[in-house]
Amino acid sequence: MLVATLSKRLLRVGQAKRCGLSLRSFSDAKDKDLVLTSIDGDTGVATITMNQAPVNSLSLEMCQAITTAIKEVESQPEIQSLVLASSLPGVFCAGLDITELHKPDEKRLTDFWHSFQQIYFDLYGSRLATIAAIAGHAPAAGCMLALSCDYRIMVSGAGSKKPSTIGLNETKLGIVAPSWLGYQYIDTIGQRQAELGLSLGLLHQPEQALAIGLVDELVPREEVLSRAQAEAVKWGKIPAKARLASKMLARKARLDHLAATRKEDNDFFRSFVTNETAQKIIDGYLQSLSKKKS
Ligand SMILES: CCCCCCCC/C=C\CC(=O)SCCNC(=O)CCNC(=O)[C@H](O)C(C)(C)COP(=O)(O)OP(=O)(O)OC[C@H]1O[C@@H](n2cnc3c(N)ncnc32)[C@H](O)[C@@H]1OP(=O)(O)O
Repeated sequence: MLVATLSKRLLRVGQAKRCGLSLRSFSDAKDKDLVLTSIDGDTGVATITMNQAPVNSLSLEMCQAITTAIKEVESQPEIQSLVLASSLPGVFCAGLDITELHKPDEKRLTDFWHSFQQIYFDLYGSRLATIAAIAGHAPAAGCMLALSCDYRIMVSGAGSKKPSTIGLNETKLGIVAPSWLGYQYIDTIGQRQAELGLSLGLLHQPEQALAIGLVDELVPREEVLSRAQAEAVKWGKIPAKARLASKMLARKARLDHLAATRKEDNDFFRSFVTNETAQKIIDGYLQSLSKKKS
């Protein structure tokens, strides 16, 4: 019953229903599309699926595509809830695209961080109820995408030889999560667990993530998406204004703070990343990622 469509050609639910499109999929969704958006014509739940093989890493273009997709869904008043998912079997999102940080062009680096900040504004501050369907690894900025949602459903690790992991592992890489991301962590899992996780750069297996409140539910792999969509239906039925006001009670001060310090944050990021020591770390990390493969 899904209406699959490119994010640029998102259909209004009413239109889709009138055209009978909820019964068929568009065939022009191409592999090169970084993000796919679909709407369930019956429930009005939108699903944004990250589709950037091999690992959905957040390049400048990927960040922009996510923001565009969120804005397109938000512009449709009949839609109240959104699922964020991945089309890749073992990865939700591998975090920032490290190649963006390696020997960067300063203008592109500035735009890149700006577009990453923008996802925080658009997803963490969304009027929509947002559910993360985490059917794979979600390190660092991948974890940030999940933290920016209202509810997190992760694939269970039970019986898996190589369970997926989630967390802010920046410290292990020798870099530091920005304060706004650190506060998302603290606000979600509490001061002590966040201190431990941030200091040690911990990546949590699903059962640990559930135990510390980093995710809200674990389900078998094949159920992650359908369970997230069912949860989105539930959230979409809560009176929208009251739900948004409650969300903003918890998040507005954080969002306002980054809005007020956005340029400063970007300047700090740029000087941090372009520093010689950081470049050595990034270079080494990129090599270790490709060595892992060989
Ligand atoms: C204000 C201060 C600012 C300071 C800056 C701090 C910014 C802080 C915010 C966020 C930080 C980040 O997000 S950094 C990114 C952190 N991410 C990771 O550490 C994850 C790295 N990747 C993995 O661990 C694994 O790839 C995986 C577990 C996600 C998946 O494993 P799998 O075995 O399925 O895949 P491979 O490892 O073989 O990878 C396939 C392919 O993808 C490349 N790859 C992986 N991750 C990234 C990435 N994040 N960016 C770019 N490229 C990535 C990997 O090298 C392989 O490439 P090749 O096939 O070409 O070898």
